[in-house]
Amino acid sequence: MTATVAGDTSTSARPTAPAALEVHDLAVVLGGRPVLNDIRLEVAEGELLGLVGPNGAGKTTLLRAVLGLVPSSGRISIAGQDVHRGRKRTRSAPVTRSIGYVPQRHEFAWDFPVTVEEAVLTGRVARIGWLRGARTEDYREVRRALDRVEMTHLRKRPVGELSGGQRQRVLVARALALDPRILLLDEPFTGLDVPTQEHLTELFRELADEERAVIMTNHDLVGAVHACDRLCLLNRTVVASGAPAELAGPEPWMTAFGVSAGSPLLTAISQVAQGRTADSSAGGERS
Ligand SMILES: Nc1ncnc2c1ncn2[C@@H]1O[C@H](COP(=O)(O)OP(=O)(O)OP(=O)(O)O)[C@@H](O)[C@H]1O
Repeated sequence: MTATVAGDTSTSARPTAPAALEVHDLAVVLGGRPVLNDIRLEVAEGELLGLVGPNGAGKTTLLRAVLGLVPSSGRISIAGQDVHRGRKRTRSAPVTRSIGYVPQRHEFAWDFPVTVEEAVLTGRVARIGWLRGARTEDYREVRRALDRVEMTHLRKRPVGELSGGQRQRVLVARALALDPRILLLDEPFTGLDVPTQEHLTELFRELADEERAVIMTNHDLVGAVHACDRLCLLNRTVVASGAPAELAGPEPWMTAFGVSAGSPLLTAISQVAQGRTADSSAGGERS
């Protein structure tokens, strides 16, 4: 097995299940400066993909480009349907509704006077519309999403009174309220304790196992190597991508993160990645 590295056109690291999301030749320029260039990425149904890279690598920008929130060139397809080609957006409502987005926690207005239930309901705006009232079906989906993140008992609580971990669950429920086929998670573990991180990781695994494509940015590289089916190492472009076992060597990490060969990080990544190699040899790719 070999990882796909920048400039390598081999397909060995590509997913075998149908592609939920395909990105070809994506480029983004912001404030007159190139932020992303020549991005090629495929994410399959049922796959948990870790999008990792140093600060400023363009991880959030890539998620926002997929959502159509920043101007980009290139091609983006969802479930085989082009939603962006060249510089033109061709998004239809059903396609927009198929993506759930969990922004970084600080991006949400937690001081807004709404309850947990009302905050999650805002995740269904793409389906309800701004001018129409929520229906029974909408509240049913909200309740289902809150059940998934184990927050039903706090549904009447003002969001401003929640802890960091509870807020993160609300954001996940808000994204799940549309029952999306693709879930984009931007640094979902920042500031969370280890048990909460582990619980959310289990949830993201379950969501992927339900044939969703789950894409998660994460600064905990060892955690990402441990949890994800595949990793995409980003630094303005895709430096390398592959299964954790394919990325056990130091080179792609040194290139993407600019760390030296003696970095303790490389040893830790290598150990966990080799553990994943042992898992896959024993027939249990997912730990
Ligand atoms: N609206 C904007 N205008 C100009 N430049 C921007 C804008 N948004 C982001 N950038 C720049 O794009 C680059 C990538 O930013 P981005 O937030 O996507 O990186 P990131 O990998 O998510 O970083 P981090 O890990 O620090 O969150 C940075 O250099 C940033 O300054």
